Amino acid sequence: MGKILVLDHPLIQHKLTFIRNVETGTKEFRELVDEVSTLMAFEITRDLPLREVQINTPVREAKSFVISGKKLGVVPILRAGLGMVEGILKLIPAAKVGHVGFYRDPETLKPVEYYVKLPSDVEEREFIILDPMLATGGSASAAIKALKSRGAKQIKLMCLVAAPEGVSKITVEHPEVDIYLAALDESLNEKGYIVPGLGDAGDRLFGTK
Ligand SMILES: O=P(O)(O)OC[C@H]1O[C@H](OP(=O)(O)OP(=O)(O)O)[C@H](O)[C@@H]1O
Ligand SMILES: O=c1cc[nH]c(=O)[nH]1
Ligand SMILES: [Mg+2]
Repeated sequence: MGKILVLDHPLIQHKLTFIRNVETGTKEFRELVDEVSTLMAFEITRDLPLREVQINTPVREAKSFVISGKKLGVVPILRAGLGMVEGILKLIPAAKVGHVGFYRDPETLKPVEYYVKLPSDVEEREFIILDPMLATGGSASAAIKALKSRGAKQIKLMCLVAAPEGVSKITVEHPEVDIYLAALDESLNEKGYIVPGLGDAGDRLFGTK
């Protein structure tokens, strides 16, 4: 069974307050999503394997540690996931970046796939799928399926805000996937928006509304 981690670090919770606030404009929203993504990346990389190396400090020889060559891939779900990419790459700059495009049909709330491009060595990488919003879970579940069908074996999901319905869908359909969140909210409304949520993440990031 995968983990469900709500990252309750004070810096994340503080910044999330301003992300949620309806008064926050596009520029600030984008900066805050970037910053929270970096803070979350700190936790999502906690289990990276280390290897011991021998070095010389200015004082003496010492044993120390470096990350031991795990291949990582970051995969934003277009569009809104794009806002999280740079924040993650600040901590893991060597990660490759794939893209999956899904939009949610406003009537049926079902995800519609329109783009998939992944690194060629899919089977050797651990992937972190990025999307600020996990609402019904349809888009994230479809994105995980898209990666699995192309050979991905290790997948984590990182979202800012989730509804219980979305978390349940992922844990039922992809029980091995660890889920990292900044907040687990109360519910979904009749239009499939997370309550209290933060509104439409894509529109707030890109200023399209
Ligand atoms: O869990 P779900 O019910 O599938 O909803 C979540 C999805 O909806 C939003 O994308 P949207 O369809 O608005 O596309 P956009 O990012 O291009 O705005 C959001 O960024 C997620 O991808
Ligand atoms: O609350 C929600 C639900 C889906 N997509 C969003 O951007 N926000
Ligand atoms: Mg949107």
